[in-house]
Amino acid sequence: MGKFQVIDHPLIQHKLTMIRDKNCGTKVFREVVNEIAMLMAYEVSRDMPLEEVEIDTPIVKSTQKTLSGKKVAIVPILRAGLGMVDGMLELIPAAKVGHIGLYRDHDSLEPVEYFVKLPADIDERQLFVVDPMLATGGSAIMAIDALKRRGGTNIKFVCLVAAPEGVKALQEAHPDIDIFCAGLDDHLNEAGYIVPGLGDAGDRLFGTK
Ligand SMILES: O=P(O)(O)OC[C@H]1O[C@H](OP(=O)(O)OP(=O)(O)O)[C@H](O)[C@@H]1O
Ligand SMILES: O=c1cc[nH]c(=O)[nH]1
Ligand SMILES: [Mg+2]
Repeated sequence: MGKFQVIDHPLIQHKLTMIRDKNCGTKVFREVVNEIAMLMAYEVSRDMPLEEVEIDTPIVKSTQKTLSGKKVAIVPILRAGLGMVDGMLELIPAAKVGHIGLYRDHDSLEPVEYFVKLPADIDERQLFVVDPMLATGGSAIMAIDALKRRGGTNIKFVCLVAAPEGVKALQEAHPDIDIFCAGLDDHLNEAGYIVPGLGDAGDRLFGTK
């Protein structure tokens, strides 16, 4: 079983509270989502492989560690996942970005795929799938299915707010992946929204409601 981790650093908790507030407007919401994603990137990249290199310090020749050059792709689930991409790229600037477009049907809550565009070599990359919300888990499961069908193997899922129902469903469907969130909430309501949550992340990021 992959790991499940709530990244409960005080800076992250503080920023998450800011965006949960219904009075937080689009500009600040967008900025703070990116800030949280940047802080989470630090933790989710913790097991990136290192290799040793020999360098000359001003004092002496020395063997030190450097990233081994393992290739990375960040894969946002459209639309709301887009809000996390720039923050992740701040810390992992060489990453490529793939896109998976899904929307959740409002009645059935089932995800519908409408766009997939990925780097050609996803089988060689560490993949970070990003989406602010893990609710029923249907969207994350479908996105990861899409990556695995195309050869992706090394996959981590990074979200801001998770519902216990979504974590369970995602772990059952894809027991090999690691799941990270900034907050584990209480439950889903009848309409499929996370409680307490932060509302519709896509609408709040893009100002569409
Ligand atoms: O875990 P689930 O029950 O599948 O729900 C989570 C999904 O719902 C939201 O997307 P939405 O369908 O609202 O699309 P949007 O990002 O375009 O707003 C959210 O960004 C996730 O992708
Ligand atoms: O609470 C929720 C659940 C799904 N998608 C959202 O944007 N918010
Ligand atoms: Mg939405």
